[in-house]
Amino acid sequence: MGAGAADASCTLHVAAHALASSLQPQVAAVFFASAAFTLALAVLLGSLRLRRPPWWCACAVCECYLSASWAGEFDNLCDWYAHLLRAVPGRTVHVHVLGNVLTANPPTVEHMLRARFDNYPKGAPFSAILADFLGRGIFNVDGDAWLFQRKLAAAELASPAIRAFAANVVASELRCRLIPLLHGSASSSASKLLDLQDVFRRFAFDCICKISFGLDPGCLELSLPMSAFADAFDAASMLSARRAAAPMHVLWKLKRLLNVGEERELRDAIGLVDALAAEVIRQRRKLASSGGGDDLLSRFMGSINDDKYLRDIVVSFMLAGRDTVASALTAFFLLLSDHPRVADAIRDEVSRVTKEDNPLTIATPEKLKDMHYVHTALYECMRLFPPVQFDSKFAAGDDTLPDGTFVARGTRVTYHAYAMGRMESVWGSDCAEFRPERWLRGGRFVPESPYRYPVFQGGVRVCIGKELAIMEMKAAIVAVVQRFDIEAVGRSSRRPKFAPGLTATFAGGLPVRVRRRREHVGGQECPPG
Ligand code: HEM
Repeated sequence: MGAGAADASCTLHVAAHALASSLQPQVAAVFFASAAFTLALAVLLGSLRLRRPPWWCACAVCECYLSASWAGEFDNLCDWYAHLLRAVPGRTVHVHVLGNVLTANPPTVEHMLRARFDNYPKGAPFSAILADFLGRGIFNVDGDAWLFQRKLAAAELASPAIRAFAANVVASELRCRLIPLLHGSASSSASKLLDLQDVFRRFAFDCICKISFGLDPGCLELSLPMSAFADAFDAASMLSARRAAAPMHVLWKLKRLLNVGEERELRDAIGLVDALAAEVIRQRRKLASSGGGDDLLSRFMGSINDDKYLRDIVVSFMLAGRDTVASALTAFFLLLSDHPRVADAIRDEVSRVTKEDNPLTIATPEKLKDMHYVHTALYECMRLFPPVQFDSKFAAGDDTLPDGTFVARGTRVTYHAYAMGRMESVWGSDCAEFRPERWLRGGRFVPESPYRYPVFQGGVRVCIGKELAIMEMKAAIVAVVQRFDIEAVGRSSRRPKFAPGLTATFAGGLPVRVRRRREHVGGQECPPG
């Protein structure tokens, strides 16, 4: 995952102030003594090597980052990065204080994800940032540990039996949970709003738990309501992303050592995430002892006898399956609310493709494949709102990027999918428009190179859940658009405001008003039992 869609306004003053307010006096003394020592050491080392420490750069970009003055003009850090990247011909910018080279240049993206893949691993610094949350899960490792998890999970997700099972899970979640919930909202008073982002998170979480772990989260025996665990998951994602956006990693490391401030919050959140994962593993074992177990987690359990490692795998799949899908669906309905003609075109296509069926049944994967317009609308949505806004690697050795930028060993290199989707040089002068037709040729969806559209990444570590995610999202879109009109209230797709996290999340959720399109009683869609 991209380590941080975080809007970090991390000046040294702000960091010091925040720290001071979170520390007990005696702890503060120890902390400031250590910080002063670190600072003095860095200054000394910096002067001996006759160059500034990386977090002490005074160039315009770094000053803007450190003083957070970009926030005067832009709503989100990612919008400022997109602006910077548009302004340079090579579409590559070095933010020295973060030791981060950002790129929106397709040949450079291909270079790092495919041609020189071996030189651009996740790397030790990335793993350190996310180690507490993701451990040795697939997103946070390289080499053998990565290959082992990838091979096993990719084979499982590609199996026809799992695909059929996944389609049934999605259909049942739509029929029995999501649609009745929306019917309920449509029946309530007109002034009552629903947070659609929250609804899609619950939908995607239930789907991934059933598909990957063979478990309904509703059956878990937990000490707290599921919402507490969901909040903990979000907090862990947001606080881990903050680490990645900090210019001085020594600060979060010290805070972690002293267990204060945000690091204390992170530890508490991860404690709940651990409890959730432990319960998933316990229930899976219990079910396995009474037969059954053809799911992804059971496969991993067959080869791994280490509960900590299993925990990391469970957490990674929860993150992969919940937040990405929920992010894309939320953005989709925000865009649709601003573009009713796209909703009409989707309804036309659904009636064309499902002509002999009842339009209110859940579309099968085969029918969904024939819905090219729905596909283009979804791709177009993720061009403007990629769930993983950016993704970083660390150069294992010195290198020169295709645009001529020199990258020293150990430098973080980030491809910025959000900026690329809004780049005139990649998508033309109407790049800011939501125009699904740009993906259609002769009525059929035609994909782009993954290096121009790295929404699912590309190359050697391309997303292995892509087909599953697309089926799930298309099924949800068709089911909702056929039955309801969704009006986003107080939000515009032109001025999105993101919250920090590993995946793109709208700050304050997506409040919507739901209106029923046909007279239809929600509960009747779900067969009894
Ligand atoms: C809209 C939906 C999704 C999007 C946009 C998306 C995007 C991505 C991206 C950008 C990566 C690269 C992340 C990195 O290297 O840090 C990735 C990797 C991955 N995704 Fe997805 N993903 C989606 C849904 C899913 C789902 C539903 C699953 C679960 C079954 C999944 C499983 C994975 C896994 C296991 C990897 C790691 C691949 C590797 O490192 O070899 N994804 N995805």
